[in-house]
Amino acid sequence: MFHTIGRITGWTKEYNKRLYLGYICSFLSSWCTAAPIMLAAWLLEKMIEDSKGEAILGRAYVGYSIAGMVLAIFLRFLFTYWKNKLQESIGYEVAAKQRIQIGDTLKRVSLGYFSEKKTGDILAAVTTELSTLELQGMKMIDAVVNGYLQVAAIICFVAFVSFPAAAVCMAGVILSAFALHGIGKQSAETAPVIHKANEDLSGASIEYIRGLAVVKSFGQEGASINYFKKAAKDSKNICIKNEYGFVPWNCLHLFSLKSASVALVTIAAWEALQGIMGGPMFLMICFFSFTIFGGAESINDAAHILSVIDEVLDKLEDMEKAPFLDKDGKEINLNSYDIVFDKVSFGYGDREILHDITFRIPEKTTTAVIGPSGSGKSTICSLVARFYDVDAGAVKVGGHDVREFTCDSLLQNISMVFQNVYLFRDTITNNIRFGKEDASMEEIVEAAKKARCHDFILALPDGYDTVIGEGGASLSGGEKQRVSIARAILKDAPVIILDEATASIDPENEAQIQTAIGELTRNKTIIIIAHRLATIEEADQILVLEEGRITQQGRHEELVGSEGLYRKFISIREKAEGWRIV
Ligand SMILES: Nc1ncnc2c1ncn2[C@@H]1O[C@H](COP(=O)(O)OP(=O)(O)OP(=O)(O)O)[C@@H](O)[C@H]1O
Repeated sequence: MFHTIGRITGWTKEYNKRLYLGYICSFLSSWCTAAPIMLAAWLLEKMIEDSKGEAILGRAYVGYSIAGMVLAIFLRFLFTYWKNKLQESIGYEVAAKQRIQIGDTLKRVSLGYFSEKKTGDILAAVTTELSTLELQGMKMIDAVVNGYLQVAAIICFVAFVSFPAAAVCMAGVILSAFALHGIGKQSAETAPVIHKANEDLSGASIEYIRGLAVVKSFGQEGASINYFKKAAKDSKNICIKNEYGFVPWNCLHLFSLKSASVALVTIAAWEALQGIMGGPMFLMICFFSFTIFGGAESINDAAHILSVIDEVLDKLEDMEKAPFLDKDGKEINLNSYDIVFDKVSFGYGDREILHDITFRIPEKTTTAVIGPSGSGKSTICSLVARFYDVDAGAVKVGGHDVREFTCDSLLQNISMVFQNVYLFRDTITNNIRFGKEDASMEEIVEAAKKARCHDFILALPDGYDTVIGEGGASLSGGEKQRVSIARAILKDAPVIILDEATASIDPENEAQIQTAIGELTRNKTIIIIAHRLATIEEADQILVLEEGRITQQGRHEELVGSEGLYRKFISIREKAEGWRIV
C-alpha cells in the first residue's frame, strides 16, 4: 500500500509540494477536531472542582475556553478547505498531462505496436485506467495518509491523559494493518485478472460498435452481441468473485479497530474507577472512542484500490516505454525529394511481404504501383512514410535514409490520401486545417475550391462550420475523399502518396476527384497505387508488383508490348472500363 503511494507521488512529482502542504493542513485539522472536546473536558473538570470548592473557576477561563473551542472549529474548516484546495485537482492535472504524453508516444511508435497491443488495451489505458488514477489516486492517498494522521493526532491527545489507553489504540491500529496487508496482497493477485476482463470488455465493445453496419447487413445481430455479452458477463463474475474474497479481510480490519475502541473505553473506565482519571477526562475518552478510528476505517477500500492503481501504473509505464521509431532522429530539411528503395525486405512479424526490392522515383515524377491484391502495394507506401521500419535495405527520401529523420520532420514532406478517409469529429474547417495548423480561412477556402468541395460545403447547414460525425460519418465517400484532398492541398507537401479509389464512385464524383487530384499532384513526387487506366498510362514509371517482388518496371508503352502481368492487368482494366487496346 505504501509502496503504491510512493509510486503515485513519483508520478505527481511536480505537485508534491502541494501534496505535502495538504498533509500538514490535514494533521492540523485533526488536532482542531480533537481540541474542542479536550477543552470541554478541561472546562468540565474545572467546573466540578469549582463546585466542590477545590478551585475557583474565573469567568475569564470560561470565556477563553469557549473562544478556544470556536477558534478550533473555525481553524478546522479553514485547514480542511486549504487541504482540499491544495490536493483535490492534482489527480486531474496529472492524468490530463499523461493522456497527452500517451498521445505523443503513440504518434511516434511503429504501427506494428497497434497490432500487438489491441485497440481495446490502449483505449482502456487512456480512459478507464487513467480515470482510476485521476479520480481515485489522490483520494486514496488522502484516505490513507490523512486517515492515519487523524488517528495519530487523537492518540497524542489520549496519551496526555492515559498512556495505557493510547497504547491499546496503537495495538488496534497495528492489528488492522495486518488485515490491510492481506487486502493489498489479495488485490495484487486479482487486479491483473480484473484488468484483463476490462480490456476484453473494451475490445468487445469497440468491435461490436465498429462492426454494427456489417452485422446488420448480414442479419447476424445474435452472433455479434454474444461476444459482447460474454465479455460483460465475465467482467461482472470476476468482479463479484473478487469482492467476496475481500470480505474476511474487511471484517478483520473493522473488528480490530472496533475492539480497540471498546478496549479504550474499558481502560479509561477502569482508570476512572481507580481514581487515576477524572470523570471529565473519562467522558472525553468516551467521545474520542467514537471518532478516533473514523479516518482509519475507510483505509480498507484504499488498500484495495491502491493495489488496482499499482497495476494501472504498471500498464501506463509499460505504454510509456513503447519504443520510439525516431528516438535517434534529427530534424532534416530536404533540398530534393526523390524516393529510393534500396534492396528493401520487410515483413509483418515473421512473414516476409517485400523481398529485396529496389527502385527509384525521380523528383517531380509519377510512379504508378500496380499488382494483385496482397502483393504489397500499400506496404511500400507505409514504408515511405516510415509507419514501419524495414528489415533489410533502406528507404531514402531526398538522399536521406528515412531512419535519420524524426517522424514529424519526415512526414512534413509527405501527404497521404487513402481510399478509406478518416475525418475527425470537428468542423469542416478544422478538418481541412489539419493539413496546416496556421492556415487562414482564405487559404482553407482556396484549398477546398481546388479540391472541388467548396460547393457541397456551402450547401451544408453551417457551411464550413458544420461539425461532421466521427470518421466523417455524415459525408458521402466521394465528399470525404475530396475533403481529405483539400487537407493535402493545404499541406502542400512535395511528396504525395495516393491510393486511387477502387470503390464504385459515380462518374460525376470520380471526375471531381480526378480534378482535385490533378490540383494536388502538380509538380510533386508522386507514388500512386493505381487502378484507372488513364492514371497508369500517364505515369512516368510503372512498377508491377507480384508477391512482394517487382517483376516489371517501365512506362506503359514499354510494358504493354511485352508478355507478363502488366498486359493481363491492362486487358482486365480495359474490359472493366469498357475500353480496348489500340
Ligand atoms: N498490419 C499488418 N499486419 C500483418 N499483415 C499485414 C498487415 N498489413 C498487410 N498485411 C499483409 O501483407 C500483405 C500485403 O498487404 P498490402 O496491404 O501491402 O497489399 P496490397 O497489394 O496493398 O493489397 P490490396 O490491393 O488488397 O490493398 C497481405 O498479405 C496482407 O495480409
